[in-house]
Amino acid sequence: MSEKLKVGIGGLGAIGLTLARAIADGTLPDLTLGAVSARDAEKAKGNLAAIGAEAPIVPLESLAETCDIVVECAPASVFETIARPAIETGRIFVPVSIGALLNHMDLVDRAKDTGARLVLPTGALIGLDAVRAAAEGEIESVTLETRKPPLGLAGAPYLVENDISVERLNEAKKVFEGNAREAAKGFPANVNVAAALSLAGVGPERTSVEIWADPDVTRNTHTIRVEADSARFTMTIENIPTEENPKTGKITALSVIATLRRLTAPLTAGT
Ligand SMILES: NC(=O)C1=CN([C@@H]2O[C@H](COP(=O)(O)OP(=O)(O)OC[C@H]3O[C@@H](n4cnc5c(N)ncnc54)[C@H](O)[C@@H]3O)[C@@H](O)[C@H]2O)C=CC1
Ligand SMILES: O=C([O-])CC(=O)C(=O)O
Repeated sequence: MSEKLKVGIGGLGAIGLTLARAIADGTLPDLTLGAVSARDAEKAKGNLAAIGAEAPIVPLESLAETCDIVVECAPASVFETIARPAIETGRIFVPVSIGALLNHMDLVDRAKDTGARLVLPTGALIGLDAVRAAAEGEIESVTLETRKPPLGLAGAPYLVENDISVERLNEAKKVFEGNAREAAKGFPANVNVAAALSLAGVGPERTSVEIWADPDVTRNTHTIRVEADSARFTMTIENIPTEENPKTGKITALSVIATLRRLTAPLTAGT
C-alpha cells in the first residue's frame, strides 16, 4: 500500500476544523493530518484532542515543509503567508480564500516552474463543472447574483467606503453591481464564490456580480447564469450557515473534503 499523503491545514475554524475531523475519523482514508496552524495554539490543541486528531501545530509558513497538500482555511489577510511557501515547494495547494488569490495570480505562473498545483474547490458555489466545460467553447456572459441576510454583509469595506447601510431593511436592496475583481476587493469575506466562478470561466473582469442584502433570506443564496455557444444555464444554491461562522455555508467544508477525495480516487465523476 502506498504511503498516505500528508495534509497541512492553515486555520482551524469553521472549514479547517471540519476538514481535520474528516481526516482524523477516516472519512478520507488515503490522507493523514501532517500539521496544522492556528492563531491560538492552546485552543487548537484542545480542538484536535476533542476530534481525536494528532498533529504538530506549526506556523503558517511552515506547513509546506512537511505536507504534500496544503489547505488554506484562514482569513484572506494571511493568504499569501500560506500560499507562497506551498507554491515555492511544489505542493498541491487548495485555497478557500479565493478572493485573495485574485491579488496573487503570479503564484500561478510560479507554479509552472516549481511543479506546484493550485486546486480550487467549488466551495459555497454550484456548477463550476458546467462553467469549465462551457469555457472550452465560447462563453458570452457569466453573472453571479448573491443574496445574503443583511447582517452577513455588514462591515464589508465597499459598504463602509460608500456609506451604504444594510440595517433595518424591509425589502431586498442591491448593494453592489460590478465585476468579480471589484466584488472580491469590496467584499473580501463574502464573495470568494465570485472569484472561483471567474477563474473557472471567463476571468474576473468579464464575470458580472450583483450583491443583494435581502431580509427575506436566511441562507446565503448564489445564482449563476451562463450564456454560451454550447448551452444556457441557471443554477441556484441556498447555503445553510455554519454555527461557527454565519458567513460560511456548511457545504464549503464538504466541498473541500470532496476535492481532496478526488486527488487520490480511482474514479471521479464530474468534469
Ligand atoms: N471558497 C468559498 O466558497 C468560501 C470561502 N470562505 C473563506 O474561507 C476562509 C475560512 O473561512 P472560515 O473557516 O469560515 O473562517 P473562520 O473564521 O471560521 O476560521 C478561520 C480560522 O483561521 C484562524 N487564523 C486566523 N489568523 C491565523 C493565523 N495567523 N495563523 C493561523 N490561523 C489563523 C482563526 O483563528 C480561525 O480559526 C475565509 O477567508 C472565508 O472568507 C468561506 C466560505 C466559502
Ligand atoms: O455563501 C457562502 O457560504 C460564503 C460566500 O458567499 C463566499 O465566501 O463566497
